Amino acid sequence: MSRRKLTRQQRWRVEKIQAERTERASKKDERDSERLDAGEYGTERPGRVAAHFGRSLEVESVEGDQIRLHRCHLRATLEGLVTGDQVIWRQANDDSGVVVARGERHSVLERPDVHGQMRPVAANIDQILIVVAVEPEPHPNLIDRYLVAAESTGIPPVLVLNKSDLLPEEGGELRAMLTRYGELGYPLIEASARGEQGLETLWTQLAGRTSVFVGQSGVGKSSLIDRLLPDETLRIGALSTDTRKGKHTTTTARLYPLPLETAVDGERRGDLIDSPGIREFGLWHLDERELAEGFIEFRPYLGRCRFRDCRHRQEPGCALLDAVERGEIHSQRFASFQRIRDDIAAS
Ligand SMILES: Nc1nc2c(ncn2[C@@H]2O[C@H](COP(=O)(O)OP(=O)(O)OP(=O)(O)O)[C@@H](O)[C@H]2O)c(=O)[nH]1
Ligand SMILES: [Zn+2]
Repeated sequence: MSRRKLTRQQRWRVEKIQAERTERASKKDERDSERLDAGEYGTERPGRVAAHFGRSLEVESVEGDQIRLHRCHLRATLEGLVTGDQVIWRQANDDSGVVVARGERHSVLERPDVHGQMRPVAANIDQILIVVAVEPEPHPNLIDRYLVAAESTGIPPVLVLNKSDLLPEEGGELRAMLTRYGELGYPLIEASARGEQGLETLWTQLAGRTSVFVGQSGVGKSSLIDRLLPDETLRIGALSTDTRKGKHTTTTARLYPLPLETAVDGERRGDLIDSPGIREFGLWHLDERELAEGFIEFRPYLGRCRFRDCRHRQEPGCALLDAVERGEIHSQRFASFQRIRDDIAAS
């Protein structure tokens, strides 16, 4: 569609609508402060953002073994909350409420918006589960891209090899390749969404933590998530779908509680944050510095090349090339680094 200029009348209408909106929002906020002052809201309670729609939120609150969702709105002073944020909220006479404060974030997952600006999409994630599968066969470059993107967030990645039911008896090349990542210190879980293989290990990994599943299409993320989420969660989801009136339902990230058994020592249970945008995590532009830093075994050598602006191609005195030569850095990881860097340079 060609972008034509708005006529004066259209512009006037748009401005009028925006002004009305702003006024409505500020009036609502005044009313809320009055209600807060008048004590119409209950005491301050902790909660967590389960989903986010404009200035309206779903807040998860844990009440004993129960998890309840409350439709809340934000005080005008609060902005930029995302799914996974810890909040302080107060309940109204009904099930709804108002969010009055946001807690510190220990991690943020970002993705580029339409202008290429990085924007937060979820907060307080404890681990990124990078799902690969026997089929479609993962390219080492792709795994490395995911790992670099994860390293740049500071959120620990875990590799999950799904469809292990399709692995050849002796494990084949794929297992050998993945073992290398194990040697670098990345946890590796072999699982199958069909059958029970590896699911126990996966449960243990998920317990007490907030996780996201990422990975290329067809590796079985949906299948794994379906296995993990209890019916109860789907019910909570269904309930909120009705109240959401179909707005932004497909793109917003949502927090899903895992079964009670994933609570460690009776503390908080594990949960998942999922959305189409999160699943595409890491498949965007990386910069060169992030790239080298994201290969964790390169870190001790960075800044040690003879030339400060070393590109690690064939410069003499290159600390990385020397480390590859001595076998301290695996040649395949180094090849992967070069390949991704060349892609970046070409883009
Ligand atoms: N043999 C086998 N097949 C699996 C397993 N997990 C998933 N599949 C199949 O793999 C295909 C893709 O699974 P999905 O769960 O849709 O994959 P996805 O990663 O969610 O894909 P996108 O939605 O495109 O991102 C489906 O046909 C699944 O039935 C598994 O552990 N073993
Ligand atoms: Zn170098």
